[in-house]
Amino acid sequence: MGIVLGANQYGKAEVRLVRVDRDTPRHRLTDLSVTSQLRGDFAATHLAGDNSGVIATDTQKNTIYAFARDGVGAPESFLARLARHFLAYPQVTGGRWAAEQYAWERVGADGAAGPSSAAPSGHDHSFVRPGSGPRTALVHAGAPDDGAPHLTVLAGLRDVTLLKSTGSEFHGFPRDRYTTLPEVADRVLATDLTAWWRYTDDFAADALDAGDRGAAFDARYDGVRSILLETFAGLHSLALQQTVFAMGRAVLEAHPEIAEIRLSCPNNHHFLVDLEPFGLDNPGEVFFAADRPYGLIEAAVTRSDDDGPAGPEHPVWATIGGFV
Ligand SMILES: O=c1[nH]c(=O)c2[nH]c(=O)[nH]c2[nH]1
Repeated sequence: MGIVLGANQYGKAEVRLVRVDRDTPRHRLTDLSVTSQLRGDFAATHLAGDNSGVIATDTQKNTIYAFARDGVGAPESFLARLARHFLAYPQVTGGRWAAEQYAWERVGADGAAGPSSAAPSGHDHSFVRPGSGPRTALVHAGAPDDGAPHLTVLAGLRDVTLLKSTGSEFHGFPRDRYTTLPEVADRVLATDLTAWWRYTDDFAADALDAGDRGAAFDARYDGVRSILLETFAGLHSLALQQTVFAMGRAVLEAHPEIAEIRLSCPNNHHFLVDLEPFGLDNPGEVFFAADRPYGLIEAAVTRSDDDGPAGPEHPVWATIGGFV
């Protein structure tokens, strides 16, 4: 009895492709994870390591990015373009092309009914992943040295996925022998925003005593979330660090009942794909959305009194695992 090669297919899985259509100031995003797999006469590589017929998985990935230069359109159409291209090779007799597409909506257009006029709603180049980011809450009962324990209330959100397709630069950083990052005057800036804010004791006590099951907390949550998103969208960013601080400051400026806020923002890198080897330019349109490694920018934004930064860290922060 012999041993034989059975069914097989091979290719590149989960090619993360983000295309920005920027022909007008109102950008459009197409965000896909694309998998390409080929079937056909590939016995030689499996049996003898003879790669003479193997269309490298790297080539399949490059083809996906190069085809995106012309526009992506519906994922079904994009996959069919890939299929027809690879099926033109004589050794390819079939294949499997699959995509997941991730939705984005414009910051400022989410949830609300939208204007009744024909004017487009929402930000031109700042986007939020719909449904991302659960609201979070935490009540902490401390044991103070004197008096009865009181409740500290934190509120927050976790992993709100944001992206702006322009209005972000990063340059002016020191260069040493290990620095290869180019300076950029225009880049994609993307993050999964996590934030916790602490209500003042007075506000929390009043809100808890109001007898309305915390309507004040609901209103503050909506207000803070929209300030965070609008600040991300509106600030022309020179560094994610600047954006993070500006988001925190805007919240504290608008909400005196919030004592402090902590923010954690990965820098979800979007690398412009070099299409030059394929004879194509890439004027900020086709990106590889890397999932790791990522920058991680975290900061607390607090209030100072006249003598400088306010007192020691509140004990509630020790209960927030792995955050700042
Ligand atoms: O906004 C940024 N801050 C950084 O500290 C940094 N470092 C880096 O490589 N890219 C970026 N971007």
